[in-house]
Amino acid sequence: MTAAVDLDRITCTFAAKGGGSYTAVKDVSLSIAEGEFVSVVGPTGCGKSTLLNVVAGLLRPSSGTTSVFGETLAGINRHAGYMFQSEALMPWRSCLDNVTAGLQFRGEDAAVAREKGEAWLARVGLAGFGDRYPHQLSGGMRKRTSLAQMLILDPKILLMDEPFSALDIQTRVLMENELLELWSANRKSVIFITHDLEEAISLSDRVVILSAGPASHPIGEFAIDLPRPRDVAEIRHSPRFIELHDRIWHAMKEEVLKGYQQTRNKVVA
Ligand SMILES: Nc1ncnc2c1ncn2[C@@H]1O[C@H](COP(=O)(O)OP(=O)(O)OP(=O)(O)O)[C@@H](O)[C@H]1O
Repeated sequence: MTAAVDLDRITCTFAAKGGGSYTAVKDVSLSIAEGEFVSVVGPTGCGKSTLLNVVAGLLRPSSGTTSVFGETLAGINRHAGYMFQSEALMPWRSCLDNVTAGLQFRGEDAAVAREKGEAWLARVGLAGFGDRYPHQLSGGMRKRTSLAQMLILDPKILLMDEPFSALDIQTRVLMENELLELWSANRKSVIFITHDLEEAISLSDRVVILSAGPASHPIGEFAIDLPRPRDVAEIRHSPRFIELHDRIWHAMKEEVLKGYQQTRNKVVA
């Protein structure tokens, strides 16, 4: 079967601040199957967002090829929806107008866009909130709006860069469960970036570990064979979860310490 996303020996080298260059990721090969939920974890600054930007088509790698459903990616990845850590809502637009923005940019009929927007707001638990503005919503509600904004365009691939990391722990668990529910209803391929190993295990089919930079690359991957549907709060107490957590943490601990040391050295230098 053709992979949804196939990264073939991707290397990204940037110009460094004081001259010279910095290779963030080197020779990264990674495939994501259709309908698969893959989390990428790794030490801070190892290149997780860089890889996601490559898949989104926002960053052209220095070398290597990205294929999307078997076609070489050149330019923006039109099959992908993107959700960032930071707020991406337009403060001057109402919640409904934020959700329907992509449809409007595509030239969809206003009445149809409105109807779809309201249906999506209801699906993410925000029925009746369409006329509120982002500053009138809680952090969790803004995340739900962002989720609806991404899903309304029905992308085949979801690229999520620490989407829930700014939320308090209770809201975060609710959002993770909501994401799983929406995902299982209509399975998309997901690449989910997170620092949180528990979040990665509880959501994913597979967890990929990146090494510390420079020249970061995958150093291990683990199939997550926990049964679905999952309740992310409950599954964390299951013996299999604890076993997987121990194994993955063991595999990544050294890299996390290396990454931490490098960040410290950068600050001290
Ligand atoms: N446009 C750029 N120019 C120069 N260096 C960059 C650029 N983008 C990323 N980098 C560097 O590449 C490395 C990887 O960055 P990236 O943001 O991908 O890491 P990350 O794993 O997502 O980090 P974090 O876990 O802290 O979110 C970092 O050292 C960063 O400073």
